[in-house]
Amino acid sequence: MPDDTLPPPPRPAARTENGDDPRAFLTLNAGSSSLKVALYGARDDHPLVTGQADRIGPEGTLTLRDGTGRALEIAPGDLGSHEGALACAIASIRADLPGLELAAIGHRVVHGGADYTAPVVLSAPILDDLAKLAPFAPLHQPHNIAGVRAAMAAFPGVPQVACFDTAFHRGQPFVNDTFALPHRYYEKGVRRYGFHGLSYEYVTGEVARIAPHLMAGRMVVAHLGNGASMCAIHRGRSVASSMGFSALDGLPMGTRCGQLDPGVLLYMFDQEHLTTAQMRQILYNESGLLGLSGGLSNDMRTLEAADTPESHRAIDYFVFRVQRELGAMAAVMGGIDALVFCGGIGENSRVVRRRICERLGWMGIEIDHGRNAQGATIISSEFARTTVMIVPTHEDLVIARAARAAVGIAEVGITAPEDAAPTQA
Ligand SMILES: Nc1ncnc2c1ncn2[C@@H]1O[C@H](COP(=O)(O)OP(=O)(O)O)[C@@H](O)[C@H]1O
Ligand SMILES: CC(=O)OP(=O)(O)O
Ligand SMILES: [Mg+2]
Repeated sequence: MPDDTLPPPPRPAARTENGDDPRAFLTLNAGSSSLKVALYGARDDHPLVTGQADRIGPEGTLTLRDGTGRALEIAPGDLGSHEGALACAIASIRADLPGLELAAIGHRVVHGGADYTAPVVLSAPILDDLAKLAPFAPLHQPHNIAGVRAAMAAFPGVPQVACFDTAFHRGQPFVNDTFALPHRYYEKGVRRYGFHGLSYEYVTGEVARIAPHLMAGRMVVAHLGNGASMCAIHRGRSVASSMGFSALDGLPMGTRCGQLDPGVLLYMFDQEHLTTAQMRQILYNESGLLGLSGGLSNDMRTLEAADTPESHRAIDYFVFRVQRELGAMAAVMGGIDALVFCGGIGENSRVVRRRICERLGWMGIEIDHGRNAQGATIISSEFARTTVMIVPTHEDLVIARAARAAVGIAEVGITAPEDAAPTQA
């Protein structure tokens, strides 16, 4: 794929009599059993609608809210499949916003492989190409692709844009991109891709807006949600990330193990004779906070409230691994000027933030406990050398901006289908 990215020609803006631009942009983030949706207008960064379908299947639910938090009435529909959930969400949104003109749809696609370094307008060959990356992200990519296919079927002719979690990290130096395996694995695509790039892109943009002087320096962003990773960002560019080849690596997560000695996999395989399906189930769904807490919960809120030896075990390990990764990332950049928290835990848990920042005075990290408790934007104490911030992340807004770019509204570099060459899977 060439480096120069060409936005497609702009479509003339349709305008209503009162001067409002009626074009709307839908964003989709399809998981295994959930579908997150958001609807944005042509320019405003506040969503018109946000919502989520959960437990897609016989017991599926759908919730939608407008920008003021009002719950939308849900149209009757089938929440048994991603296609059904999407149709139901759109029907509900249309009933609430009758003038809606859907101009483009943006998708979170977790894996863009080695070559997709920017959002791309999707075509059938590109989609086939992206589907080949499913073995690299088996718990995310197939659902992302299914979401795209459902949207293409429902809205033929509406541009569909894929935004990649890996793209933000593609410029990392070789030493952060590789494993010390025989080099043929690197050539096959066994690389440290890194994920959560849409979140890092959004947060970096916010830091540039709120505290522009920090952009010249060394920043670590900790995306601590149900999935969790950290990224070292030097002068605005990703130079290291805790997630590697898969969304399993690095920090412990809600149910994923994080960094693991590969010898443990050999033990499970050779000594316990587990199948790969059983191992996958353990590593992705039974580990992390859930596993450490003896099955108590994958949710930090529940663990904090429990106050039991099991919950302490899980929180202690989580905090320890974040601190350890922070030290490694500061070392990679030769120091640290800013630490930024985001994601459900990073944005909401003052306890976890406080505990992570404890004993990091040697890195210039010292938080103001009052500001931390309030969840202020800047929580470092006045004279601390390192700025510590909380920046709520909005991956869907990054996707909406790329969708706008597909119709010539925003200034995001995107790749038109004719420029995107198939990658090697
Ligand atoms: N008030 C809170 N206090 C502590 N942890 C929280 C709070 N709210 C959310 N969380 C944590 O954030 C997680 C969800 O994070 P989020 O980034 O929204 O996840 P996802 O990856 O599903 O987008 C929850 O599972 C929970 O562990
Ligand atoms: C890549 C990844 O881990 O995504 P999520 O946090 O949405 O599970
Ligand atoms: Mg997430």
